[in-house]
Amino acid sequence: MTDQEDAAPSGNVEIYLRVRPDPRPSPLVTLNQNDNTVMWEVPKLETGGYVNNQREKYQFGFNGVIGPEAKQDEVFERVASRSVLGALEGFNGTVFAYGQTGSGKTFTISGGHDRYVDRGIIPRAISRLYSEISKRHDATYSVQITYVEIYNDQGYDLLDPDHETTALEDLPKVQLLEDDEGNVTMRNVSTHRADNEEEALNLLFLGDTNKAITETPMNQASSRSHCIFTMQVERRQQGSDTVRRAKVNLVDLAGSERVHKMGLDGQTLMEAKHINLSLHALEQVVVALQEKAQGTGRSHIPYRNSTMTMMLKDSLGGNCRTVMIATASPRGDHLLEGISTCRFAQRIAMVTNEAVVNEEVDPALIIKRLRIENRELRDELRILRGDNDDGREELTESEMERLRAQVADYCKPPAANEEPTLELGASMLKIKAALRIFREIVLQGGGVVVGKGAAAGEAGEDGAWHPEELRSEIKRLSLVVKQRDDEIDVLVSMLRKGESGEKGAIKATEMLRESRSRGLDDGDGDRDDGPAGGRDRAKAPVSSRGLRAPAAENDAFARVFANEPRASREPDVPFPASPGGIAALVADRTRAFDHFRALNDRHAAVEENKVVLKNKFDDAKALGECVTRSKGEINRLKGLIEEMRQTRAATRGGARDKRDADDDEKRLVVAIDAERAAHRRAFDELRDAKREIDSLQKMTTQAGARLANDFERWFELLAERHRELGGDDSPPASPIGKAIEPESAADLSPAPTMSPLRDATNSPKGRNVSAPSQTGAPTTGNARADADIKAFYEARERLLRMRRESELLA
Ligand SMILES: Nc1ncnc2c1ncn2[C@@H]1O[C@H](COP(=O)(O)OP(=O)(O)OP(=O)(O)O)[C@@H](O)[C@H]1O
Repeated sequence: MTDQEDAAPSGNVEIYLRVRPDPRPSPLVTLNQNDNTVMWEVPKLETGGYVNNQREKYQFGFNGVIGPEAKQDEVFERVASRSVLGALEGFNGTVFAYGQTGSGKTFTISGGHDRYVDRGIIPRAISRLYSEISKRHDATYSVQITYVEIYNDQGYDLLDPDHETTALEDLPKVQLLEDDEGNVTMRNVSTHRADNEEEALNLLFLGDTNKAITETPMNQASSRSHCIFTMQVERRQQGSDTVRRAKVNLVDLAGSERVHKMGLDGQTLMEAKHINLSLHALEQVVVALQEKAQGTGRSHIPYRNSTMTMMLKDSLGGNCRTVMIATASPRGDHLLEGISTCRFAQRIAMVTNEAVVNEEVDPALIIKRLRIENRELRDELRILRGDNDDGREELTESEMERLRAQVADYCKPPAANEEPTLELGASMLKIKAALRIFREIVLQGGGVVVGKGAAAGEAGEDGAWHPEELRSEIKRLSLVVKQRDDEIDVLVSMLRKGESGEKGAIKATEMLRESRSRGLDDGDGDRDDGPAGGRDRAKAPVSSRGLRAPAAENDAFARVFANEPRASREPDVPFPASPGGIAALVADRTRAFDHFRALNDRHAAVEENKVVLKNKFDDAKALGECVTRSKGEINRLKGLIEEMRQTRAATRGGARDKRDADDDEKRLVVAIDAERAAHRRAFDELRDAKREIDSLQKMTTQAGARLANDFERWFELLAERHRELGGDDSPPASPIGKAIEPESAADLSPAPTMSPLRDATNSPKGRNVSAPSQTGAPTTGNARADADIKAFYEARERLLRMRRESELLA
């Protein structure tokens, strides 16, 4: 039987299904990515005591079905890029992930921590937003960021700059207010301006760090809270009185499983109930919206039933483009959760939103414009009346100086949100003098910059020639290119020396150790902030801009690691099999680190990032060379034009010579234009590459520091194990006889069945290991452990024999 639910969902809210990879996917889940459907088959329940082989089939349709093989960049492009770009036009956008615990919501929204390719929607949205802004010259944009966590129905500000955070209660509690028109605003939440990608990523990192620090030991395995990362974008167009404001919410909801399935108690039960309540409130909102749309239900939508639905009010049935990404696991024991997630998605797809451009007239801009108009009218009036300059015939020397400075300012590229103005008042003397100054500037430009359509030179976007602007732009670009070249050189040489990745990790270990021994307070960004002191939100936002982020970042690392729960005493990288092997590692940290990283997944991620980073450096270097080459070529062509002009001025040719010269010059101008376009392209690409390199480096540093931290914890456990085995600081003789040589390579490789062996050595029986058996393996008295130990020793013998044989052959 097929229970076919709406195969092609309609409505404004788009729904996508992402099924995560799994080593044992159930054959009962079938994805059809061509028609964007998924089919779940569930065995019918046994009835009447006999096995029923029939299956229920449930099929669901989506706007997109994304399979386990999909990479993060594809998911971002399909699911979120439209919402991000829409914000630049003034449309609100929300992307939220919904699904059971472990189905990949956090992986989709935030991404994996270690691998660059695993970056999720939030970091990619940040990159895309700033990359797009840098390409748009028609308007100026500003971006403000908030990051809120909702735990047990209470919102907390994850970007609070004012408190040392060790527990969630330390963070400011967010208050929600609703005005008469139903608009919800947040109180007691900090909003941070981020002028570039790096600053935005620093904020994201700070929020994620606070989130990690405040996780309770019980909820660490899965997120039991909802997180909303919001970017508010403001766009002001030059010459316009209006301003567009839009926000993008990127939401990671808590797991959607049901309490009764989880078998929880105590605090975890309370958390689960709150999650259920808020997800239930979400469902109620969706159902009410559905009924309202069909004209069959109540008109009241119960947004107020939970903090999460209040905060997402606009995204559900309001002014917003909303996308839901339903995440599911293809495992056989998760079929029912998958079906329930898909059912919810179908309901969400019925919700219709009405996204409109959020544009409003800015009174401040109107007042400013009217004031200027007024002044200009008054000036015109005075000129017309001849009521100016008090009968003087010349400006004084100091008036001329001031005027020169004014004109020079007027010719500079305007700052963000500024339109250049030249205030000359009603003085004909000043107007004429200003014209003379402009002429001087143009002539000082060597006759190259003379106007659009003229023989040679570079035109501004508006077709007018601004030599000062051009010169300062060239100077600025040269500086930027030089700076980039220097940075790239430094980074390439760092790579050559292998200082990123594991060496960086060792450095980070040192940094962490130092920071810990200083008592963690030392590196506090708050206190090192200088005059702003890091306590004043307006003056010192948490970002690299205010010198705060790097310190805050290191501090944050130290705090995360210092607070990281130590619940697990199981090493995630296996110890060497023998006490001798353990002792050898305890005595030599470098060797221990080599052993650790060789078997650690995170190391593989760092290595992978290093390769990507190296490729990006190569790309950036090639682009840098392209930019320099184009610049050189432009200068050469300009020089040719100049030469031609001088030759022409020195020799008087006939009309034909003049025509030929004009043609030559035109060809050179066309060549300059082409080269300028190439220069701009390469420059834009270089800037993007630089941005990617920055965030990749940050990620590699973070992964390196995490690796270092993992190693620290692992090393502590190793030392503990060593002590349990009766070892002291010097490597002890093997307590289990001659079977194991401490220096043997096999000692440093993981035992195939580590845990039984560890259980054996950990147990009282294990410590009183008896004499080696025939294979040289110790026995413990525990039949299962002894069998494992024996199997291990036999496998080890085989390996050693093979190695000896291959050495003999060699
Ligand atoms: N598409 C994927 N590709 C690779 N790994 C994934 C994918 N989806 C999830 N994972 C991995 O599965 C694990 C659980 O994923 P994640 O933490 O994103 O689940 P979640 O739905 O957010 O769970 P919770 O509700 O508990 O927060 C993580 O280790 C994550 O890296």
